[in-house]
Amino acid sequence: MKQPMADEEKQRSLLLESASRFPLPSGAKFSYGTAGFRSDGSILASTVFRAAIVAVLRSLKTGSAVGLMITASHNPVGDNGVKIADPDGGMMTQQWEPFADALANAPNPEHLLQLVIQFSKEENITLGGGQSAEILLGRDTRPSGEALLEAAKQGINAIIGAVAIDMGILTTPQLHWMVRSRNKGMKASEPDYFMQLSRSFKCLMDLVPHEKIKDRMDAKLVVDGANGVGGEKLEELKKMMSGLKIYVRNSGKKGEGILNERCGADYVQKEKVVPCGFGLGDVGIRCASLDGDADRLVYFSVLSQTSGSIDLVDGDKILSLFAVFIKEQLSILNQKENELCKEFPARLGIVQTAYANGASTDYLKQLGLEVVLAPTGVKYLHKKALEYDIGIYFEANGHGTILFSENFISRLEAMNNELASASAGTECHKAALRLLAVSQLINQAVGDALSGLLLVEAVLQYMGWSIQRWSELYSDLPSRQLKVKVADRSAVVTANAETRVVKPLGLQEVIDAETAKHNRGRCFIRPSGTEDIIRVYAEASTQEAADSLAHFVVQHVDHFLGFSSPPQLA
Ligand SMILES: CC(=O)N[C@H]1[C@@H](OP(=O)(O)O)O[C@H](CO)[C@@H](O)[C@@H]1O
Ligand SMILES: [Mg+2]
Repeated sequence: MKQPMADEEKQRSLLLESASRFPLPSGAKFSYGTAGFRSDGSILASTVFRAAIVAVLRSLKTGSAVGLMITASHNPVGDNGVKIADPDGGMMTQQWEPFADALANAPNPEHLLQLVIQFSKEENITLGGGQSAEILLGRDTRPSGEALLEAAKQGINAIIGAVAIDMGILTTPQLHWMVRSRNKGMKASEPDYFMQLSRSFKCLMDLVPHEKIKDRMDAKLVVDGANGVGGEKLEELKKMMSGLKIYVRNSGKKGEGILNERCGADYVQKEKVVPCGFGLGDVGIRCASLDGDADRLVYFSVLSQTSGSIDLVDGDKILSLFAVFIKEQLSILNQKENELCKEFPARLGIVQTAYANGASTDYLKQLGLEVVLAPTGVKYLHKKALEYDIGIYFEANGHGTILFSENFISRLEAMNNELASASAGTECHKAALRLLAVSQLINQAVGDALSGLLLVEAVLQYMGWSIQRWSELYSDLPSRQLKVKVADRSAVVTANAETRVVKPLGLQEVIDAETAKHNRGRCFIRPSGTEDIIRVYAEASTQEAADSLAHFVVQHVDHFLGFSSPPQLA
């Protein structure tokens, strides 16, 4: 026979006692920003402990497994962070962020306990062991990760009935994939992940049209692993694959270099230079860069003109490549000649942020595609992409994926079955098989550099395109990004997916006036969700004009908000 009062009492003292082992560092203030809590790894134990409690409550509330990932992505090796994956494998619902913030900043164990009790009441969560909770834990390769993982386990064990399942060192997208798969009752281990990726990749490669095989591009691909977890995982994955010759540099092996230091997708995209370990010997070869937790991917080729210079193929171009491919498969499915193919309506939507290069947006619109803007941050893009049968989203920095609605997948499966018996081997059947393979290959939970990379490779093979041909889809407009530290960044309020400033009053009019002076001018400012700064983005038909626009707008920001330090390149 249960004794609810005794259980509750036991829970209270367990929580108080556990929390007392993780005091809040003095003077620290934590905020669950665009990508979870981030800070110097040495002061994060209390935050991770508390985030683990949030994850347990989320699991109790939803009756499903929840994920907790310890990573600081592309940030320096000394940083670390923690974020929560919801049962569907996506980011934790934004509605819970204020509670996560409050808990992370609770000044003492008593306060923490009160917050937990109050929130549980509001959310109808029963504490005391009546229900079970399951948290999948993952971490990247950062040295501080091990101790922080321990803090997470203690946070989970502080709630009676909660179970921690340590999935080991993982890429962020692997953990999101595992949470999603587990809650769908599917196989969810790391070997299952590798198996799904390698099988669907093989399926796509087997479906490359024969006439394209003659102009097959070079199978060689050199990947910069950012000295992080992605390089290690790619080494494992490539053992299960054929048809590609993948060479990993900055693989994270001891002695090869420091995590994210002068390497990785963020460095390559922002600095537009070769990462460590790459040089003139690589001119013309197809190269790719992952970020520190392998949820971002960019491609590049080394140019021979100036040492270190590259032709960057960023998230916008990866998006464009995928969009062209998906659009082509959908039009094959809707070919008039084929009786079965006649009607296969599908809403294809493209989601970008204001940072997408204007040339990419023009290109996609010229293809007749529906393009919408979402605010910066994967959670916003992902949500928007879910509104379509097929939603493709990417940030310019290389984070993105392709989402297929369940309804679309079941229609496609039904059609595929019909085609398999009536017209197997036709172009129409192959297009259906390709789309099904893409939905298996590309991570449905979150942007994933490893699955994205395999899809890029398969699509390039399908098109028979070199990286140079791909890069020529359109030419980027020159752009400039600056960041400015101001007295209070929350004074800037934006609207229309961050393209317009609503507050301070009058600033948008000034930006408009500056922008109008430049051919193809476009400019916006927004407060960063991950740093204490305002970002300024400007684009124009020449680099000089983009630079000048960005600098003038920085001066106006100064005038309206007041600098606390000089502007820097973003
Ligand atoms: C301009 C830019 O690259 N912004 C990044 C950066 O967000 P900010 O809110 O701009 O700091 O970090 C986010 C999390 O990694 C990422 O989603 C986003 O694209
Ligand atoms: Mg990342």
